[in-house]
Amino acid sequence: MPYPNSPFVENFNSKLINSLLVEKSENKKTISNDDLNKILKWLCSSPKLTSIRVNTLKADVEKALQTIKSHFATSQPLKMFVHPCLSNTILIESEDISKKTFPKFEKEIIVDTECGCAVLRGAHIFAPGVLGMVSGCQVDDNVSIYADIAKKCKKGLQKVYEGQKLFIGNGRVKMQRHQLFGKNITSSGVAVEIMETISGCLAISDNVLSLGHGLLQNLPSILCVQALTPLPGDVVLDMCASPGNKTTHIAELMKNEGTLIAIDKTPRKVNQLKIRCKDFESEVFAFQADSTSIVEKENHLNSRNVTDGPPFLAETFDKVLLDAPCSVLGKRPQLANRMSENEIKSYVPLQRKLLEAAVDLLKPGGKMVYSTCTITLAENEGLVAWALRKFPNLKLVKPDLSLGGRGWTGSSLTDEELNMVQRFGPDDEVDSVGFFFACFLKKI
Ligand SMILES: C[S@@+](CC[C@H](N)C(=O)[O-])C[C@H]1O[C@@H](n2cnc3c(N)ncnc32)[C@H](O)[C@@H]1O
Repeated sequence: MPYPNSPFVENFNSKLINSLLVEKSENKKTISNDDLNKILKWLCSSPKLTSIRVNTLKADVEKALQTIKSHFATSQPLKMFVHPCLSNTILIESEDISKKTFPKFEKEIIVDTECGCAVLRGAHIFAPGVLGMVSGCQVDDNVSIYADIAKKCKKGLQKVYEGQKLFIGNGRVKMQRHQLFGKNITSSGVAVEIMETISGCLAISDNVLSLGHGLLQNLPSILCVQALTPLPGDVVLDMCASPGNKTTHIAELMKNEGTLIAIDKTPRKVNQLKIRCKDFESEVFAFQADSTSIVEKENHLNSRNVTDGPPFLAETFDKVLLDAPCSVLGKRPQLANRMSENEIKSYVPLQRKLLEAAVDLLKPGGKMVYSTCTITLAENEGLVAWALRKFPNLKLVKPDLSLGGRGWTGSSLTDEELNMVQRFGPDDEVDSVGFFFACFLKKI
């Protein structure tokens, strides 16, 4: 596979990455170089499965499957099916490209690494992602596409790029240089239509289905909401909710019956959340707040209703989802990550504060799911170990549908506890992004 061996291009060495994957204070063990290399390589590659969650509040899964199949009727037949355990989820297998050879066209397009990753996950190339296009490119020309791994390509380059670049696939030009580059030009729309990529992933977007009928969502994200088991009539809190991918799933499982509160700290993101909920016909009360301080400790709010928004009295919610802000190191593929060590390590204190609020707000007997889309031990198993020590009234439980792998060693979690948390890594059955979630009950 022609992917790089590590997404960390600068300022990173294996000692540092190792420090993210072991909890120094509790266990001095380091992971082996072989394991580390496997993880890093895996992060650079694309998942082989694409999943679409159908919003059953608005759409029928079988009809959605037929719509997606007919959308690709002219291209190579690919395996598309409803997940055997998740009746609202359609899986699409990527084409097997292990024996495929890709022609290299003389004309090249350079895209930034973010755009390159999106292409490898099945997106077309949108105008803002294009950095270079050799001069003379005409609409409908075939071009080879490269991601700027070195991050040194100047916007508007018209020659062949000499910096470090990764071939990601071939496509057909839809916009010319003068539409893309130049003073006062802010272009939008598809600049290059993708024909084939080294990931074998189909070019697919959310709008293959009608608005609000479904969305591209990674399988572990779907599983983590499933593990929360929101039911009609429940009072549920989604503490870090925008853009609402999981909120809309919770609403779907609640069949819009009960009370669903969704919070995000950033005003702009709360607007995005509201729009998504409206498109999905999800009945949600969305608020802007910092979820670390939404608990009203004094009991003088008796006249307030939960739907009035934060602050909330302790022990208000039957279910709480804490899909925490995290270092996002589980994203796949990653081509050139330049996050600093300090930034990576900055999330744990915030995650702890959010989890403290979650525990306060949960009713005795209630359920909480903590999730991240990162791989570091401290934000995952380490956080769970801390929570179990700090809150003796929390009990770790294994979700009924546990398709994730075992937790990674290195924290103080016992073998039994490692079997309860859900890790999605390179050795696990679900070939998806790096993800983690854990399910807790609050003891009565
Ligand atoms: C992992 S994303 C959530 C993704 C979302 N759950 C979904 O599935 O669509 C984390 C979110 O937490 C929000 N956030 C960060 N700090 C927060 C805080 N202190 N209180 C509330 N939201 C916060 C961020 O704005 C971001 O939207």
